[in-house]
Amino acid sequence: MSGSRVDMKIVLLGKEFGGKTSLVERFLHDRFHGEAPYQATIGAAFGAKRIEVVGKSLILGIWDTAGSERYEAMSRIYYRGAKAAIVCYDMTDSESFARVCFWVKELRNNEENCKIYLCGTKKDLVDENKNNRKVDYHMVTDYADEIRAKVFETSAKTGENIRNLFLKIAEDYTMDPVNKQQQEKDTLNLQEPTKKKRCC
Ligand SMILES: Nc1nc2c(ncn2[C@@H]2O[C@H](COP(=O)(O)OP(=O)(O)OP(=O)(O)O)[C@@H](O)[C@H]2O)c(=O)[nH]1
Repeated sequence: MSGSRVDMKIVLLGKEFGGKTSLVERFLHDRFHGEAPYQATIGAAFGAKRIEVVGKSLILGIWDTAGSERYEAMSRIYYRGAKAAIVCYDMTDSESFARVCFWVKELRNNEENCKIYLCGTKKDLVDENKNNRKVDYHMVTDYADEIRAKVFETSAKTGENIRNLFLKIAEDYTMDPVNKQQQEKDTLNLQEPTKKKRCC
């Protein structure tokens, strides 16, 4: 993917240990390192993937930010210019939802063109034992209606709903008239013949 142009910037935000890196790892490389010791993200990590959606090919540039509050100021740099934000919460950790509200406010105040997707992580743990669920699904969907966001409950362990999440993000982006116009402009620019340079 090196040297390719990124069509759409996506940023992941959310509390530390929330499952952001694992989600990206599952999407980009279809793998899950559940047995490996947890390693906190430092700063941010970048990955890219081409995706086909509604007859179009898009390269998604994905920024996985560090959840630790120590890196909060840095995460702000990474959401600038993002067209979509995946704001993650760990379904087995009620505190992680408070961080969702924090990031949603941030995005609403600073990036009005960034669409928000709320993403519950570690669904396999909740499926294993209902008592593990600490964030109520209906509470999340009510909140999502309020802020006009979509909700996905995912598992990086099983892969459940992860491709759907990115497909939906790419589809929304492609179908948005504002982005469509921009994409058409870009195509026109690429097709325009370069003017011959004249010298006197
Ligand atoms: N069972 C299960 N464990 C998960 C899942 N996703 C992540 N984990 C585990 O949760 C821990 C934290 O996951 P990470 O993906 O590193 O979390 P993060 O949000 O990137 O963390 P920071 O880098 O600190 O922001 C790791 O031990 C993962 O193996 C999941 O879907 N299911």
